[in-house]
Amino acid sequence: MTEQRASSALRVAIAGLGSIGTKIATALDQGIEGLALSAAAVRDPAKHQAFIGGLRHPPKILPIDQLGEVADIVVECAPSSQLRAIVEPAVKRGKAVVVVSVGGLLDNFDLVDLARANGGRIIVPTGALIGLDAVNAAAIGTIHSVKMVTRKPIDGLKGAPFIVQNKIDIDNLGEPLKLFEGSAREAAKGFPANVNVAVALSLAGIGPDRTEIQVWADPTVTRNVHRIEVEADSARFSMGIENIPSENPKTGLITALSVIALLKKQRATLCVGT
Ligand SMILES: NC(=O)C1=CN([C@@H]2O[C@H](COP(=O)(O)OP(=O)(O)OC[C@H]3O[C@@H](n4cnc5c(N)ncnc54)[C@H](OP(=O)(O)O)[C@@H]3O)[C@@H](O)[C@H]2O)C=CC1
Ligand SMILES: O=C([O-])CC(=O)C(=O)O
Repeated sequence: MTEQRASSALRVAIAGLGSIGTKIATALDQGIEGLALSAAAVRDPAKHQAFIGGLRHPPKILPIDQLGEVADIVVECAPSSQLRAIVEPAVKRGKAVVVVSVGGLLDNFDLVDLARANGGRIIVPTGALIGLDAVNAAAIGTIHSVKMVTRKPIDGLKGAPFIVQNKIDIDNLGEPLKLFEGSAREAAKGFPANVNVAVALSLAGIGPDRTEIQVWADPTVTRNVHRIEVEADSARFSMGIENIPSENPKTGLITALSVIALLKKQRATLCVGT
């Protein structure tokens, strides 16, 4: 990279080096046109020393609230409990934040106003889902209904607050069990690490209160399966995706790839898809 190109590169910082963050860091380190990895934030730097040291251009390690100081785009891929601490300081500085823990946005929606007031942006990737381009387009007209059914293997659901609070035993299921049926907003409370996709779908379409979702614990599947039906005045469409779980069984492998694809578009000459 010439010095001129390096200095004009968009600086990207990553909050959280888990299943999603490490893949994004690796892609940036290997080279994405016009982008450079400037910093990362982790809970325990010692735990991540080997990974960071193995990168060709190791980023600075900073506290999560300082990432916006050294980046044009901050990528949030930490637990949703950290969302506010990551997004607030960055958008106050007028920076863009890519939010993957999108369920956490619902209780922190004032961050969108804060971003607007300061020239910042909050960008929600398609993530582990599919077809938010079509939902965005249909929402320009009138969407009548959005219905989603999520099925996950048992390991991908363990520890969800809804399951713990209702003392549901999913360890010995012989057949699929419907755990939840309701709005995307309520689902995000009960399954904060499982249905970010439903919240992203809702924000692209008719909102978290009108987007309907069922969550199933399914011992017969090995993938995180999401099926969606949209009924709109412009089109009716059905979408489905069967995600291979990553090292984190709750998280589909495609999630990190979706963010990498989004980052690539920031400086790409040819952009395909909305
Ligand atoms: N939008 C979508 O489609 C999807 C969104 N998600 C969401 O994306 C998020 C990340 O998922 P995933 O990568 O699988 O999660 P992981 O648990 O694999 O990684 C989370 C990372 O955040 C780090 N972390 C935790 N607390 C802090 C802190 N205080 N400061 C800095 N870093 C911290 C952890 O550090 P340490 O390693 O030290 O524990 C870990 O590296 C989750 O909220 C998940 O629910 C997941 C799938 C799909
Ligand atoms: O990876 C998936 O299939 C979806 C997921 O965990 C989420 O939306 O939080």
